[in-house]
Amino acid sequence: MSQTPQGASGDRRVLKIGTRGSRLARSQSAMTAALIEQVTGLPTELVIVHTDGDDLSIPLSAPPRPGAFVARLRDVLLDGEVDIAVHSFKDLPFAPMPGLSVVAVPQRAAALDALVSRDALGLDELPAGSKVGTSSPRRASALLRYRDDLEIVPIRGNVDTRIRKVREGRVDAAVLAAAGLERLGLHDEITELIDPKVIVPAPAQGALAVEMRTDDPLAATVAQINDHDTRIQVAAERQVLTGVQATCTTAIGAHSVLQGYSLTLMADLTDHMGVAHAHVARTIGLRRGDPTDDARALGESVAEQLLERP
Ligand SMILES: NCc1[nH]cc(CCC(=O)O)c1CC(=O)O
Repeated sequence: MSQTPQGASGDRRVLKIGTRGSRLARSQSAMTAALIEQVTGLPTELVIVHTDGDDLSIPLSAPPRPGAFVARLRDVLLDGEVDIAVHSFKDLPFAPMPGLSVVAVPQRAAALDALVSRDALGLDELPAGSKVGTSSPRRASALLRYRDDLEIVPIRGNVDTRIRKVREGRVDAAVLAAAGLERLGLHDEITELIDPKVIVPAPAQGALAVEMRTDDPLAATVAQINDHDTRIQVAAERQVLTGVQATCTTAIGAHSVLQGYSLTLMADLTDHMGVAHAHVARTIGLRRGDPTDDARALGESVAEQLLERP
């Protein structure tokens, strides 16, 4: 039998990775588990955790429950039932959770939104009156700003369910995160990657947050799977959320591009009535010391600009 590698604390722990039960969550967690094993040599095990956010019996009209997808996962992490939680970073509320730290942000997958359309028509080719499925206020308001002749139809459910609604003709098209489609092997369903200026992606879309208890002696070991460039981009984008004090029903997008030491951040905010809209784009040069601070400062100033001109 092969020897179990030892952790930084010298114990022979199997790292328990808590994951939601959806196919997307399990695939993201399994990818992260494989990366942790490869980089650190520590053995891992997946533990499925049922969360409130997965409960489709709760109507869409019910009051929003901030962080429904992540709250229960965080509870079992704090309780010590699991050692690691893997979240879609865009689902994490901006407020830090006492006792927990995001120890690593692995290399990001696709950040953009994707159009999946029944007749393989692009966004510009959809006939007037086409039904486009999305329950995201950000996607809905951006779509209507670009094409006010489209009809937005709320659709919920996991990625597979939403794709099925397109195939069955309940909607003519749907907008989903490209990252989710790719992680599920559904890349071929993508009709078009949507220009990030047309629909500015959600802050941190496509990135994962690997969360552990702050006092876990293995946190520094797992932190080795961090991708520095992704972390810089996510820091800028998430700072926009903090800056505008967004909730999960705020129509806010933030998307950054890092080229060498040049970081460009674009962001988009639509007010709750869908009337006022602000779009800001700024580029800064990063210093070589701790670029994360520069990235946050950029996010902060972009947020201020967004709030200045609603
Ligand atoms: N809102 C749910 C959610 N959270 C993360 C992803 C996709 C993966 C990601 O953005 O990292 C999705 C599905 C979607 O928006 O289509």
